[in-house]
Amino acid sequence: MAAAPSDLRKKRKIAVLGSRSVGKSSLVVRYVEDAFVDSYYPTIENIFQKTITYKGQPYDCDIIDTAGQDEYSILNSKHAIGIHGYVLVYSIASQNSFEMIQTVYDKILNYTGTESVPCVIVGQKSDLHVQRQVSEAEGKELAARLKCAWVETSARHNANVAKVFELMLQETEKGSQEGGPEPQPSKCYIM
Ligand SMILES: Nc1nc2c(ncn2[C@@H]2O[C@H](COP(=O)(O)OP(=O)(O)OP(=O)(O)O)[C@@H](O)[C@H]2O)c(=O)[nH]1
Repeated sequence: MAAAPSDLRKKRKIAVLGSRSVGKSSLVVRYVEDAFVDSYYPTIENIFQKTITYKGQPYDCDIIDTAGQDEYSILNSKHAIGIHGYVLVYSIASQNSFEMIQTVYDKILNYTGTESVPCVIVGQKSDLHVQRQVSEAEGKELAARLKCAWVETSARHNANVAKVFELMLQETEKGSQEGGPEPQPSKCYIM
């Protein structure tokens, strides 16, 4: 069967959020370019494009790598409107970054006025065993409470990186069966 022309292909926008320096850029760069850099360059914003095949269907994805958030940062409208799903990243070596996941999640719900959004919670830097501050059980418990998917990854060792984006599409496509309605991206609730 011939591949669908790219303008007919399904398009999805995924935003990657979380505290500074948890490894958001490293995760995305590992996935899209299969590279890892040790040095740290704070991100302003980067958009990566990748076609992801999920259940035999290609999805043209924009993956938006954002600047890190903290409790005081206001959600950028670009990261809250027109987004199909969120990758929320913490570092397993930072309790503070783990606590930020709930804060960022609440901000997304507040901004979009929805009760839930498709999310994958990612415990990054799983190779840092000695520095671990967040257990797997804590990660799973938070994900169950927020009804999100969850996975631990290491961009450094390329562990579970592709799994993040597979889970992301699993979450965004949950409601849409064959021939069913397209999942709606987030809208702005507060005017
Ligand atoms: N050990 C280890 N270090 C990592 C991993 N991923 C990223 N790092 C390191 O963590 C630092 C921050 O990584 P970035 O990918 O720039 O983090 P970020 O979340 O995009 O940072 P901001 O742009 O400030 O939000 C860098 O020094 C990376 O080399 C990982 O899986 N394991």
